[in-house]
Amino acid sequence: MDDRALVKAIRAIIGSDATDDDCAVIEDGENYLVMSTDMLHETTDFPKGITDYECGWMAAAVTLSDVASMGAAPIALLLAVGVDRAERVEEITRGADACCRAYGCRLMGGDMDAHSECTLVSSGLGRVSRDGLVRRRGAQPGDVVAITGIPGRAQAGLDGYPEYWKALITPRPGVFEGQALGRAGATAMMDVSDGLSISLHDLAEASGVRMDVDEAAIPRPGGVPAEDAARYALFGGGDFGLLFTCPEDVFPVAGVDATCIGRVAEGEGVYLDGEPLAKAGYAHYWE
Ligand SMILES: Nc1ncnc2c1ncn2[C@@H]1O[C@H](COP(=O)(O)OP(=O)(O)O)[C@@H](O)[C@H]1O
Ligand SMILES: Cc1ncc(C[n+]2csc(CCOP(=O)(O)OP(=O)(O)O)c2C)c(N)n1
Ligand SMILES: [Mg+2]
Ligand SMILES: [Mg+2]
Ligand SMILES: [Mg+2]
Repeated sequence: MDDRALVKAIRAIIGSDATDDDCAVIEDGENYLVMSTDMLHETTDFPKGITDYECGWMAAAVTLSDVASMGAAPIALLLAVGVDRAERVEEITRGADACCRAYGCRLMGGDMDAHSECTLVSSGLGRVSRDGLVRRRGAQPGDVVAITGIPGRAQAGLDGYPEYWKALITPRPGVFEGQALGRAGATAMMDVSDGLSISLHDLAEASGVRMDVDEAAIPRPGGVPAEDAARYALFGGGDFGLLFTCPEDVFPVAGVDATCIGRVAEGEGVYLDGEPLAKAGYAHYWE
């Protein structure tokens, strides 16, 4: 059993509206509020050699990225810290606070407990105007499929390429880009935290469309053997670029460095150069 299968089971209990997007969406007068919570822990998320400061940064960044992927501006973050040694708490807090401040957000509280495995749970709140909200479900046939950034860098860092270590441990959420894309008229969006391929499938499924992707158009990490670079770019997790769709005449969006990698079509599934693309990426598993 993996986490995507479990989300389907949870969806049957609490509904599609609560589980279809990177954030929950709450009506608030002229605006929407968006909320996300994310758990990171030592075994699956914190690579050997990462500092406590960087763990805090990563926890904040993962949640700010979910807020950004809705087109929203982050307002506040709470951080719950489960940790084996009390002296780790301050550096973790410094890292999370620095990430929040870098993106116009504030760390405004949290919780803590003694815990054998370092576990960080960050919860974020954001705000977006009615026009600016972007969900995963709005992709239309004929739209452009595009991504910001270069997917596969975090996986390259994890596999020992030192030039990508920083990309792995201090990821940069697309807070500015998400809002610009929302205002410009992106029709569907999510972050690629679990990998590009699996995210393409998520976006296509949520929108009820087919996506055709051109492999040669996908940016990939340089300085890595070609086969590995292609695999990292498609299936590696831990990058926080935004995957979005928009009408052709909207692309490119001023100030947003993005690459067109394909097209939305009627139908279902994700195709790479005409062949079905495996729905694989970063996942959490249970026996
Ligand atoms: N335990 C849970 N209870 C309720 N909803 C959940 C739970 N876990 C995940 N979800 C929801 O399922 C969707 C997908 O989750 P996830 O893959 O964690 O998204 P993301 O990668 O954007 O954080 C999100 O809308 C999330 O809020
Ligand atoms: C051992 C290890 N593998 C991969 C990564 C890269 N990484 C950081 S966060 C993340 C994915 C996001 O984590 P998840 O708990 O799935 O958050 P969500 O998808 O819910 O946003 C990944 C793959 C990592 N930091 N460490
Ligand atoms: Mg997400
Ligand atoms: Mg998340
Ligand atoms: Mg996930």
